[in-house]
Amino acid sequence: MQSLFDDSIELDLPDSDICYIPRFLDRLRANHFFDVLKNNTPWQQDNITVFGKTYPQPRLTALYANNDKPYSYSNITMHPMPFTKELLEIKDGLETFAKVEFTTCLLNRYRTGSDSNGWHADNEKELGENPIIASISLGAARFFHLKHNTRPDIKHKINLQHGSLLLMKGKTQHYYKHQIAKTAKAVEERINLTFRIIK
Ligand SMILES: O=C(O)CCC(=O)C(=O)O
Ligand SMILES: [Fe+2]
Repeated sequence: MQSLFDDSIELDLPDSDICYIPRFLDRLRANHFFDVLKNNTPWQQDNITVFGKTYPQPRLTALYANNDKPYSYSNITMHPMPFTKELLEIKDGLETFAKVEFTTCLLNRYRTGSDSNGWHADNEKELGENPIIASISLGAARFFHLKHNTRPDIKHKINLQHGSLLLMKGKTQHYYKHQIAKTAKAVEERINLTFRIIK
């Protein structure tokens, strides 16, 4: 049987372990998850403090987990809600594919091209030494930029499409930062789900 995972792409970037599966979810399932998550998630917009200045985060977020472990980044501490049926369905598929068990999912909602996620690494200590991050994209495609911390010549961008999976693991977070930049183009909404392990 032909599997949609056949077109899994290993990124050829030194000091990283990143794999992109453009059609991880088929279009109908991706459409369904986008609609349900958009409408049924209690989206929040926290204030972040960077270099002593406080302003609203340029996107909406929500945190889910199968334990009560909070997740903290950029001076924000989020407390999780229990997983919904749809998130558990996606999580099951990811766990079969990635052969790990995720505890936590951070949702990001980018309402327009002005919403963004600045340069960062997912290297908070609660994620452990070599975090595995499984990132599902739904809705409008947005560019995901990667840059090496010490080799300015090494950078890459991927247009994360509806229903895709980006899997980052190994030493990736030690050597790279990533971002979703603002864009002046008219873009529709996008929802991103990053499944993580917080024990
Ligand atoms: O929206 C994305 O694709 C990236 C999200 C991300 O980097 C994060 O939540 O840590
Ligand atoms: Fe991230």
